[in-house]
Amino acid sequence: MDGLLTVADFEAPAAEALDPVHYDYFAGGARDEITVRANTSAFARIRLRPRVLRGRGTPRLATTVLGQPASMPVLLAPTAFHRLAHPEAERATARAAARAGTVLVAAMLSTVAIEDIAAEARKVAADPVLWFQLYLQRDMGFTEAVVRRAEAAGVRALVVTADSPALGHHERNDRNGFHDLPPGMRCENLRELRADEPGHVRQVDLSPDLSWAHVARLRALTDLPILLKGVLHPEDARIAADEGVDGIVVSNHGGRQLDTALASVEALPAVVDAVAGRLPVLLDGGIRRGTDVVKALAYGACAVAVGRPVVWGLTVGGEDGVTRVLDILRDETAHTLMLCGCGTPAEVSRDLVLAGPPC
Ligand SMILES: Cc1cc2nc3c(=O)[nH]c(=O)nc-3n(C[C@H](O)[C@H](O)[C@H](O)COP(=O)(O)O)c2cc1C
Ligand SMILES: CC(C)CC(=O)C(=O)O
Repeated sequence: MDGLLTVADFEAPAAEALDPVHYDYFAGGARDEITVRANTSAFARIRLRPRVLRGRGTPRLATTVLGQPASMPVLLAPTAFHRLAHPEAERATARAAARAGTVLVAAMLSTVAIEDIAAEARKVAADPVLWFQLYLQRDMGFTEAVVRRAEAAGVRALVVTADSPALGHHERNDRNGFHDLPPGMRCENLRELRADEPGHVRQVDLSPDLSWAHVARLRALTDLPILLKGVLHPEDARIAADEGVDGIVVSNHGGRQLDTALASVEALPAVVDAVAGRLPVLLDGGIRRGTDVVKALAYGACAVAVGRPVVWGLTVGGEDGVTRVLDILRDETAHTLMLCGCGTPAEVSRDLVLAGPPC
């Protein structure tokens, strides 16, 4: 990994190492991929307006999210199918996250079972923080079975993906004929939950019938904190707060669902204002630099999450690759905080950012 200095540096060697069909699955997005590109270009349009001479010393990045500790305000977003990237799959990702002391949001469609992900994290940290991403299923019995499994594995929050009433339309996958895992790989959390279903992606029911009523039913069946992922509209954020949701992840699914949806950082300020401190707000989509992390904090996110950078790190170097990606983001975030005159993530305020034409 010598010579890989930035998060972006990991994509080319990952593309080189991956089967091109799998690279397209990881890198791609919906339709013309306009939102994929918007997520990163929107950060470039936001300018930082630093403070000087505040004597804040070396920044301390440790924070809490939903009262749970994280060594930095950068989490690992849920991404499916890590076995396509590396033979150690989510096991390696779990160890890297635990070693970094930050939160891994394990995907429901992981290729390693949640119990094994948790066990792996515990090999390297006494009390790792693991959350579980859930696609709510209309069959609430099935939803409950998945939730009970995650609870028993020790996860500390559920992240319900709300932006997927249907599968995003990825034309790269259509061209490549990629619609399910290759033989020998499965969605391990889905195996044998309902009869003897084998863990195929097509078992997952992404439905436009899902509504707030399903969230209420989930709320009734678990005491775990529930975050809603994929919120872009401030009115939905307000409803989420009223419905007893515990946190919001502003996200457009990395541009993989609705193409031409606004960039997640563009959606952030209105969502933060709508919930008015009633809920913590997180953001994912397009985070590639420490400056992106600080810009999201400035608009009011308490933390951010990264998706593709983790996959590229995993592909290139397994656990060490993910560790390196997280270290780069940690170092860049600390350096940015320092240059902005901030000593902690909590000190980053909205007056430090100006939106406008690209620099
Ligand atoms: C390959 C891949 C798989 C993903 N799988 C899931 C998933 O199973 N569930 C989910 O809620 N989001 C999923 N996402 C979306 C991420 O959680 C996150 O919203 C997005 O990757 C953030 O954008 P970034 O990749 O620019 O960091 C996936 C994203 C990618 C790139
Ligand atoms: C198989 C998909 C539903 C997983 C996902 O959320 C994604 O690839 O973005």
